[in-house]
Amino acid sequence: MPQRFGFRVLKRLGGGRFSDVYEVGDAQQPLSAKRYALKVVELDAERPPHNARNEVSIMGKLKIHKGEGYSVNVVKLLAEFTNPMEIGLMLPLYKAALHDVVSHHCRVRTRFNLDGSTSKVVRNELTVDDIRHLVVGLLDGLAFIHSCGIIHRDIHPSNIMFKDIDSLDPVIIDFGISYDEPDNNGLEAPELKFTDIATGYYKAPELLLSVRNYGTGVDVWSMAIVMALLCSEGGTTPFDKDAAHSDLALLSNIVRVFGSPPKDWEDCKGSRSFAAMNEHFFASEPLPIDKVLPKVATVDKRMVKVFRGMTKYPSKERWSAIEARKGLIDPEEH
Ligand SMILES: Nc1ncnc2c1ncn2[C@@H]1O[C@H](COP(=O)(O)OP(=O)(O)OP(=O)(O)O)[C@@H](O)[C@H]1O
Repeated sequence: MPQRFGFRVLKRLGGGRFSDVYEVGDAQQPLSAKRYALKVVELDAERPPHNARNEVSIMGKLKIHKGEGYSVNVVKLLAEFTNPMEIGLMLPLYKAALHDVVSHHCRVRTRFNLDGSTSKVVRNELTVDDIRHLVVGLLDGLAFIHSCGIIHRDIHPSNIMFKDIDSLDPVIIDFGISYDEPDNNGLEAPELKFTDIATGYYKAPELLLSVRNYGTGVDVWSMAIVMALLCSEGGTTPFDKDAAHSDLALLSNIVRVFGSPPKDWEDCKGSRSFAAMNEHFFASEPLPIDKVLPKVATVDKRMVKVFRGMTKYPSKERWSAIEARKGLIDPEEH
């Protein structure tokens, strides 16, 4: 069996452009012994904002954070290994990602159409209590990350893992492109951050307009879109398929769902694209909330209020993860 950093490699779990993640066991122990995930990053292949050394440094910072103690909703770095070519991060092993858990709670049935054809209808059967539990866990994790001065910058369903498919206790993973305030350990000035961050539907609108001095609000927006997925009838976001691959399509989808941004949107004051957008786009009203969060719109007013707070266009008005969490568990806060 192949080995990496002295561990027995059992299978490849996933990976991105710059990394491979393996399920591994201790080479000195029997196969039945405890298993881990080992993320191996080839240093020469990396391109900014990916930076494995920074990822290790950020995960170390999370670990020594004294505050209220480590969040159970954030992955912990168990050990790190280096050689001249690669870095290895040893992590707890998770068995399912958010999409797996949502699919596990979805039922698929066949609909017979009037024209004789059939189509598949997916029904999300997560209960409101399940959704609330998931969202509180996610916001706990995000609030902890932000309280350590870290912007995650890639919150999306594949970076949310679970111990197993039946679990509803989410864990946020992947600090590969995260930002350590105030200047990302000398890698990026605060007013000149990379905007090529986040994934598909989960990109905040200011990133699509090339705002570079963004803050933790980009993660809050991404988390709100995760919430929309959890609160949907079919386990999907409210955006069209094209929006996953095109910034322009995503911006137009965001305007369709959330309405036009305010004309005096401070974050985008200097943006020529935003000025052009104001001039040439038709003003759009937000979609009714029961179209955006169908599973909770009429039954959980707090969740709706929190979602609205998390999706405010101006970053100064957008709720923080802590405010959002309080808004969910303590109705007196807002
Ligand atoms: N601790 C873990 N347990 C199980 N699987 C994991 C774990 N960490 C990562 N993975 C799997 O490997 C994939 C890639 O991991 P990660 O996101 O950390 O790497 P990455 O290089 O940043 O990838 P990407 O560029 O796709 O974000 C995850 O989406 C997940 O499927």
